[in-house]
Amino acid sequence: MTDLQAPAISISNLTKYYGPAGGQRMKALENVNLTVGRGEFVSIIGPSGCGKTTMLKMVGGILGWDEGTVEVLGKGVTGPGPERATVFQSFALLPWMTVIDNVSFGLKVRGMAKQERYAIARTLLTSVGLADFENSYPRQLSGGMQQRVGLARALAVSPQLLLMDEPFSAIDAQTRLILQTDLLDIWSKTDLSVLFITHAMDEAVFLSDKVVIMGARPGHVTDVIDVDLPRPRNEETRRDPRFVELTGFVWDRLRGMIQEDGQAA
Ligand SMILES: Nc1ncnc2c1ncn2[C@@H]1O[C@H](COP(=O)(O)OP(=O)(O)OP(=O)(O)O)[C@@H](O)[C@H]1O
Repeated sequence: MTDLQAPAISISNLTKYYGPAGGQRMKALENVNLTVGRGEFVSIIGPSGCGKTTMLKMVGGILGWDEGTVEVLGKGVTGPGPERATVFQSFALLPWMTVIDNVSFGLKVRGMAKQERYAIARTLLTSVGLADFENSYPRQLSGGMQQRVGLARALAVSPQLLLMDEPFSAIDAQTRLILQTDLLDIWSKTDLSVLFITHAMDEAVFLSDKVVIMGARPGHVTDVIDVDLPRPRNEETRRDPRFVELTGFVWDRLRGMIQEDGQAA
């Protein structure tokens, strides 16, 4: 049972070390606090190595931690769960399966009959603009199309929480802008909560209700920025002076950290 009032994600005083207990350990995260509300879209941005993926893996239930708590929908995380789905930078599609089999794979694992799971997959393929490609193989698709399949596959299992680890970073800049608006369009029709990792400041601001900035050595949260841009967001949003201002603010914070890091190195 999940708590209907609880946030989608609640991370408190989270500390994580890598390395063997008793051996040389590296503190990857220190005292991290983060909340993602129900239906909220939250991005995490920060310099390389600040622990973004580490944190996402913990929320996904595939990596443990040393101190603190990680709750999803009010319940302590003890492993992966059906209410969470992840979209990876590398697409992680199964190359020997067609698009429709990739999208419906999670439903097959859950024992759903072919006709039923294909019907769900077809609806999702339509919503990501790939209705005509159900019999294609991943290698026949562009990177952007493959990531649309990745998104449809994640949505197929009806998650309440979508974890996205730099999902658009391997995709060309123009396609990426289109995928951002398409993702928001799909998200706006659901009550999904999203935790999205990115290195792109404009992407973080464009997509999010909140942008969480992290610093490194060890990873920690430095800022949580409320993005007060109206929704729905579209190409006009990118020209909004407030968008430019917020993106500039994020860059100022990150640039400061990177310069400090360079001086310390
Ligand atoms: N399995 C591991 N064993 C040891 N150290 C690790 C492991 N995974 C990550 N690290 C270290 O932990 C720190 C955080 O890594 P993580 O990949 O979470 O950062 P990140 O912010 O996602 O980085 P990037 O932006 O480059 O993807 C880094 O210093 C990394 O080298």
